[in-house]
Amino acid sequence: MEIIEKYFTDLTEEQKDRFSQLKDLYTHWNSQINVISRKDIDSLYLHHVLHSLSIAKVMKFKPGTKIMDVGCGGGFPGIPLAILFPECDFYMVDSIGKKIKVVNEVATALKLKNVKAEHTRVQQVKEKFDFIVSRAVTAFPKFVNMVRKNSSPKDKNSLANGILYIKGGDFQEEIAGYGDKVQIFDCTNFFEEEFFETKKVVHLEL
Ligand SMILES: C[S@@+](CC[C@H](N)C(=O)[O-])C[C@H]1O[C@@H](n2cnc3c(N)ncnc32)[C@H](O)[C@@H]1O
Repeated sequence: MEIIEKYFTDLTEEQKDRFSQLKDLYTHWNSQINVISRKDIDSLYLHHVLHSLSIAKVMKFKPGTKIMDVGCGGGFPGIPLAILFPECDFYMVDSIGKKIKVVNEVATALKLKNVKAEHTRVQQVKEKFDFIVSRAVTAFPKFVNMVRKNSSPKDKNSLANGILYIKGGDFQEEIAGYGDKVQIFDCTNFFEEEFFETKKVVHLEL
């Protein structure tokens, strides 16, 4: 939890309280429904919460921004972002119902009013959003094709509406075709821990 406060120094008491509850909530739910690898639960705040919040270092979403988290699994990156941006609306989808149960349980326990989670494939979602966020779902070009229909045309934030995708490793080939619509943000510019050495946030204007 300290690591979140290290990089986000102006959290409200409610945000601190919600972030600190995540450890017990995920330890409990992960023992019933596997959403995080069991050995990784000890690194929850670094590997999952702070990693999710790398998107917040790229973009301070304005109040009223609508965000969809595609393939959210147990709630990453959407749940940490929903705690940080309580005035933005988060729609979280996953094609595995058990994972959405965990998201709903966590959101209810934290009294997060800005989260709606649904068991569905993103291919079925018709609604439009300012941003589509995601981590570790599929190759980038395939992801773009799945969510392009969901991008709202009206920009209201500092970056153009589109995708904010958390990526690791070498993915130059995956983004080669997008020209100047794509921007890469290196997480080492935000966080000093070794874990972030290979981590990036990709922004694609849609
Ligand atoms: C590796 S997990 C990542 C979960 C989470 N984003 C995280 O980083 O912890 C990928 C998730 O994407 C979901 N998924 C894959 N294809 C999907 C689709 N077409 N629509 C919705 N969810 C999908 C899977 O069910 C799975 O839970």
